Amino acid sequence: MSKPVREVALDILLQIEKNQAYSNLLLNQTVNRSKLDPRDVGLLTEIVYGTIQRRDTLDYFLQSFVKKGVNSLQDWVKVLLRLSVYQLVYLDRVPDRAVVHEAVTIAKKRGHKGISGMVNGVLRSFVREGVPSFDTITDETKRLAIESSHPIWLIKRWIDQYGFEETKKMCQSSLEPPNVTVRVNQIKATVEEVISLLGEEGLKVRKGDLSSDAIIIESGNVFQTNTYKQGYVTVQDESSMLVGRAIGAKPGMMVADTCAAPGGKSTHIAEQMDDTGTLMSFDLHDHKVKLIHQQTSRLGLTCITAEAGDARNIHQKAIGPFDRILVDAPCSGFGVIRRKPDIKWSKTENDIKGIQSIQLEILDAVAPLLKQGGTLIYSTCTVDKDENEESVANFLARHPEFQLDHTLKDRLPKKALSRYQEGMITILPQDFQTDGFFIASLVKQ
Ligand SMILES: C[S@@+](CC[C@H](N)C(=O)[O-])C[C@H]1O[C@@H](n2cnc3c(N)ncnc32)[C@H](O)[C@@H]1O
Repeated sequence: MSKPVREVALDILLQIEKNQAYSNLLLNQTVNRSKLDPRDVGLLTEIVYGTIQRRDTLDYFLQSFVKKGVNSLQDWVKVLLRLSVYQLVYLDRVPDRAVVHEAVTIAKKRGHKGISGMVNGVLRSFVREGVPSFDTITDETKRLAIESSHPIWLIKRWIDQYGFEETKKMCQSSLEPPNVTVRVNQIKATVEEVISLLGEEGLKVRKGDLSSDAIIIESGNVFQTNTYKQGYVTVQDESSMLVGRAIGAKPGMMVADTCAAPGGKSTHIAEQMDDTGTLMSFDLHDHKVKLIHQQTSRLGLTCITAEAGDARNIHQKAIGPFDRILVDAPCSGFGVIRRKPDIKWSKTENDIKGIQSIQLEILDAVAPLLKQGGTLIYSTCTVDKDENEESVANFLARHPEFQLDHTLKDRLPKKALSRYQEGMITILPQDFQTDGFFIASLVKQ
């Protein structure tokens, strides 16, 4: 018999807690291997993401019900209580009795009688006494950290960079479920044509809010449609689609994408090149290069070559010069917390300096490979200014042959320019309910 869904959720959450495993990868693996009913897959996903997303809020709720404090508990008991309280507070469709009963059954199976009694006592008291208030937390930064479940160091950093009100909005929008959006392969069809194809296959869809290439999937599984399988669309966030537009690639050009897997932006660029010219895509990891190959063959694109390579050494290859180079750099990922909530807990403030130095090494390495007059696009899916504006400023200080490109704004929709500054745009998650993104365009003189 297959394991009950909450026990599967407990196993996944424990692996994430102990091994810093990625929630999305682990969930996919588990769903692919298990015999879960499709309705249970929905509940499992909701419990796993929700419990990670609200971790510190849940611990705050539990604190007054656990005598010696939440941190005194064994990991599995702590995680079991968290996922149970998550359901009690945030999931209306699960009756309280069922949540408590399931938790006690799991505790009996995994621990001794004392533990199942404690789990029963804590959860019953919680149901009886109700959700604790945040009003006792007087410090507003601490309150925001606990109420929105973000580490306090990150909140302080964002307040320094964006101010309190913008930080509050960013935290709130990081808790919202992300849209599922697809980018239309405009070699094969127009946005309108694909909207009707998806509609005929039973999906509820509408035009995107930010990008002219985008369709938002309101209901239905796009991966199971023929429209997807036959290469009419690619699943991609709307703000990420702006990068493909920012690069301004044209048919016949020589283009390099240095950090390319799984290929979302490479395939967009190739579509704009009308699948002519040459697009050389690289990624550090061999296994990820396979993902680029899968996407190019599904989309029927032939102008992309993809191979493993460290972008920090790319100048040693006998390639180029290129008309366009994209560095979609490895980054802290703080713009995609809605999709990967474990980022909040796995990254530390110290990591940021290390990531920034890799970004600069990559930028330094690609600089000689660009043609004179060519464009270098630097993008990240983070909102951290050290990895964005500061990385660009550092690069420009060392490379006087590069300048910020003021024509960037002409290649992007007007709507996306609300935070535009001299050749750079920032999109925060609260602006358009998309991922947070940063794009800088640099021209070589
Ligand atoms: C933000 S992701 C790229 C997403 C991709 N551009 C897309 O649109 O699908 C960053 C990628 O950089 C790769 N990476 C990290 N360090 C690298 C390096 N030194 N050289 C090349 N690729 C690297 C990672 O494996 C990861 O796939």
